[in-house]
Amino acid sequence: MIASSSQAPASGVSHVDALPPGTRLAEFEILALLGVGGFGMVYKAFDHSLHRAVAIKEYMPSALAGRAQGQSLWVRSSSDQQTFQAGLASFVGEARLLAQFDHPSLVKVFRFWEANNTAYMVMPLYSGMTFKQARAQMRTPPPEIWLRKVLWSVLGALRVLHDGKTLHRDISPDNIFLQDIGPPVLLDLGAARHAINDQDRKHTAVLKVNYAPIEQYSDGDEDLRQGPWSDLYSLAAVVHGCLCNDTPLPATLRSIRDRMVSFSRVARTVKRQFGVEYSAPFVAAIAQSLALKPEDRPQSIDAFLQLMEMTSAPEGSEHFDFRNDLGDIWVEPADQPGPGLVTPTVDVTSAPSIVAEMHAQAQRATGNGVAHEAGGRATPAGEANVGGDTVMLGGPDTVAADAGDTVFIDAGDTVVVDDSRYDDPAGDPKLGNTTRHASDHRPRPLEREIARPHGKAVKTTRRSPVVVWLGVAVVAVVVSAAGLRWAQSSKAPQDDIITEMAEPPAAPPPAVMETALQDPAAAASAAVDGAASDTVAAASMPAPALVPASAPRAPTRARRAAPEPAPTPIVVHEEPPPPPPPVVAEPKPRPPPPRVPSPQEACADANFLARPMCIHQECQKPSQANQTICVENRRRYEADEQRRRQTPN
Ligand SMILES: Nc1ncnc2c1ncn2[C@@H]1O[C@H](COP(=O)(O)OP(=O)(O)OP(=O)(O)O)[C@@H](O)[C@H]1O
Repeated sequence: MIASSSQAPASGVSHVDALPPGTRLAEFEILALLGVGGFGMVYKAFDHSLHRAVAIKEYMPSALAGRAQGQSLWVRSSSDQQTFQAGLASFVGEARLLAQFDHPSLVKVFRFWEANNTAYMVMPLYSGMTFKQARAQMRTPPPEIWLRKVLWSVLGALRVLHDGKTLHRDISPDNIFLQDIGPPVLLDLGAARHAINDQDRKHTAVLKVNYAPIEQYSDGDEDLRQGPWSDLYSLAAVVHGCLCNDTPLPATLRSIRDRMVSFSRVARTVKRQFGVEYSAPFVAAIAQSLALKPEDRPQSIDAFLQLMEMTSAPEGSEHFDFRNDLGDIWVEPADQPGPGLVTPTVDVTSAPSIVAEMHAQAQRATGNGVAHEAGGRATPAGEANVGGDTVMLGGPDTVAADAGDTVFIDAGDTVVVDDSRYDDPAGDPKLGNTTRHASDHRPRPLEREIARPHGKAVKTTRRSPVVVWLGVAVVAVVVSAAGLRWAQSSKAPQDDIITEMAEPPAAPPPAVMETALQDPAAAASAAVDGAASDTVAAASMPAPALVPASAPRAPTRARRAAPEPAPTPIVVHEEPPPPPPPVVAEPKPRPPPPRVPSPQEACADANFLARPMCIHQECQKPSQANQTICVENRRRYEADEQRRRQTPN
């Protein structure tokens, strides 16, 4: 649905370099800022000529340029001039290219022009939200039929591009726009992202690493050519991430050691946990498209559709009402203030050691009193630099970027894609360099508060020291017994991959509570039995000895134990036997916390291409935030940013 001016979403977005409302650009009047990407700003505007609301995208790579006086842009450093111009040419190229295509799911370009040392692209003003925003409002993964409707539209747009010998190369959850009513729309081609190139090779290629296939890092290697299969990988990664409610592992990391949980396993787990079922053809098509090697994926949109057994548009696709089709899975943003629902995350790591380490991290974070707000944790701006490999993250001037999605790769690692069969969207053969600032406000998996199905977050609370002391013995026994059991179990179900750290601490079953009164050691043992199927729940279970019911029960026991009145008048005065000493379980020493490898150690296996990304990801973990390399990189980035701001050209 294309919005009228009154229907357009209210914008709460702001940016220091944004054009203020009321600014006139030709016949258009800026009304509000709608969104900010790494390379442009999108405004809601009013077309005074045709009397309709439109969206205008302004080329504005905020890492390279700022707003001079008036509407003009100035490039911060003369050394970035060429980069800026390459991006500008590419932006115009993308506008020209998009204007040629006509598909309801491909953003339409009404008009574009260059002025003020930048360029503008006028598009329909869509009303709705991005796929990424929508996912944050779902209680569970969406059903297959819903995903098929989205896929059908996006695949249609991709087919048009591919037929025109053009690849999208930038498919991600924030580039798929779900209209309030109507087919989903692919927002842009990310041409500027791919085409900005710095002659000094200081700035670097930017990819949305969680969605980019491995061939987008390649230097035109014959085995790693880009083609329709590359866009299919990104699209399948969007679906994988959607089911997991988390970003998929970057292809570079997968290529070193593929720890990404297979899609079939994800689907099985989602079915078991949420009761949402996906058909075999659907699973097969997504799984195959996520193959690391390009040749193992479906080679065309048709091949993908065939695998998915989708021969015609799912019913109701044209008037797709994405909220309505979700039924009670959908939660209106107004009912859930903040960035969205905090929903369970399907863990995308399969290695038990990793899962255990992540559990340990989450527990340490809680133990350290790290606050986990429902809205997530702001990631500090940072830059990781190891041996010249640069990863940049976070920036003061970004409004709604996604740190987890984009990584800057140092020029030394940058590759140029030049595939003669599929053009760069802007007709620029260079794959580009640029910068993208981002602030990741999302909580990391396993550090999130996991919501109950009704969206109520369950907070993990710190116990008082007394309580902790009393509980230590029982919890230690529970944990070690459960751990032993887990270690011994070779029959663990293969699809147990959902991890919910904040599962509400269940009250122990009555039998255990009762036993706790009699014998804490026996209670611990009973708890272990009860917990054997879920070691995490066992670990977080309150110690049975702390069950409040014990207080009122004690007198009852004392009453029962009192001697009956003597039947005869002979009174024998006997000292009552001394009460047995209270059985206090010897508190076992807390096992030393597992040592967290430093970012460098954790990334020792990564090759030069994947290392910066790996280090960056390590530095996002709260436990690593104070590591020297993370602190240094943050400082370096901030200093660089300050220098850039202070240096006029
Ligand atoms: N035609 C439109 N109608 C309504 N909103 C839009 C439109 N185009 C873009 N937006 C909003 O603006 C945001 C930024 O747009 P877009 O993704 O095109 O910017 P970008 O600079 O290309 O970002 P990036 O390249 O980093 O993805 C979008 O997420 C969306 O919310």
